[in-house]
Amino acid sequence: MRVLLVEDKDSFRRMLVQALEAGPWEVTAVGDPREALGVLDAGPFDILVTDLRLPSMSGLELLKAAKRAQPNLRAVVMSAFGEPADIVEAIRWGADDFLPKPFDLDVFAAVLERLRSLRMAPPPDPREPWIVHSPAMAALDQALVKAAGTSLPVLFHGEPGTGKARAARRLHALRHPQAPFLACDGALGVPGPADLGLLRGGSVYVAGLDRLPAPALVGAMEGMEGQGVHWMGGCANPEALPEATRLRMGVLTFRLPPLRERREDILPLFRTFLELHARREGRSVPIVERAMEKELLHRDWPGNLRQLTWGLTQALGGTAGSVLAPLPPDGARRGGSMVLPFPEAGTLEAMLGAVSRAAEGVLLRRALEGRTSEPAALALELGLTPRALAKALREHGIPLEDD
Ligand SMILES: Nc1ncnc2c1ncn2[C@@H]1O[C@H](COP(=O)(O)OP(=O)(O)OP(=O)(O)O)[C@@H](O)[C@H]1O
Repeated sequence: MRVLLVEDKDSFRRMLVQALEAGPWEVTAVGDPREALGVLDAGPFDILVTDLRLPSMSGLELLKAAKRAQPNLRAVVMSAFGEPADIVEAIRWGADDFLPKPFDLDVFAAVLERLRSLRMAPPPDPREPWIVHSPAMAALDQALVKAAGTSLPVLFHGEPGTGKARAARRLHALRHPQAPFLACDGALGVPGPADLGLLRGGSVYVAGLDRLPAPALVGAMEGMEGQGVHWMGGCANPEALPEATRLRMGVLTFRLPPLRERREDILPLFRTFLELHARREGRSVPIVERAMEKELLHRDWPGNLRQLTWGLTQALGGTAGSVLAPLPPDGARRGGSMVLPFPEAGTLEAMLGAVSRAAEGVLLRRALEGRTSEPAALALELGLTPRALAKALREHGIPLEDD
């Protein structure tokens, strides 16, 4: 785990570096925030630890610049002069914790360990949309609120792309919104004992439960229960699960209805996704014509929300004016153009680096939204190992359950 430590007092900086020597940390320590910006430009970090009062630029300014460059960076700020306004500002800019100086080195290590678990398994973004317009989804949401009062394992089932992983994030957010949340896929394996300790009090969601052999699943469930980790799974058809799995997971079971059974959700979902995608690409939200709304409501959407989003991104890519271009016909796969936000002004190399990182994010999202294969096979199609794909998704803040 890569840590960037910014502290101008040499002796204190050395002491903090020493405190981290024994742990799983790869520490880069600097005294000057401008040097820190150069280091951040050169590659991704997991955690930033910075003093608030620094020469040449404040820790707050450094935090803002670092978060702009690497939005998923976890951060902790230290200060001997804990002015409440600065702390509030630091939290607003995404600092996860605050260490008032002087502090105990054990406290420092514990704060970093917590950030390590949040980095590995970030809690769901509270701003993520959760559309429950139809009676079927409203009833499901009520049931999730009830389930949140228990710590029982939960099984979500339904056709591909119906929102099983999203419902798992909703349940986690209802149970304990700040705790770590890890999503993985049965085909890629579940977290081992070393990682489970970090997830204590959090949740794990395993998509494709039917792709995980029953003995591996039972072993993993026992490990998670032992560590106080909430346990959720997803599959297309619970009847197809091995009996041992069904018995353990079938206590609380929720079916995600396909879109064609809850057409009331289609337009609100479409409008919300359209706005999100347009904003992400830095463009204004195009108008959706009445004829297109009708078409949206009448299609069958066998790929459910995934297909809806994919069609939308294709239409958005083909939009030149203020009206959204037509949806691709069912079964169409490629096309459109890629729109990227302009990078901040800088050297050509730095700007190209930023453009290339943004393009990587768009390409990964597209690949996921349009995917028909399992995650391991998708990684292969992209010329990546499953681990490299998971890492790239984490770096772009793309939910892991989509990997
Ligand atoms: N009710 C909802 N409101 C808003 N967005 C949703 C909702 N349900 C699902 N989504 C979004 O739709 C997309 C597909 O949902 P999700 O990944 O949860 O489906 P899934 O059933 O787990 O898919 P798969 O079976 O392919 O693993 C995701 O981007 C998710 O955030």
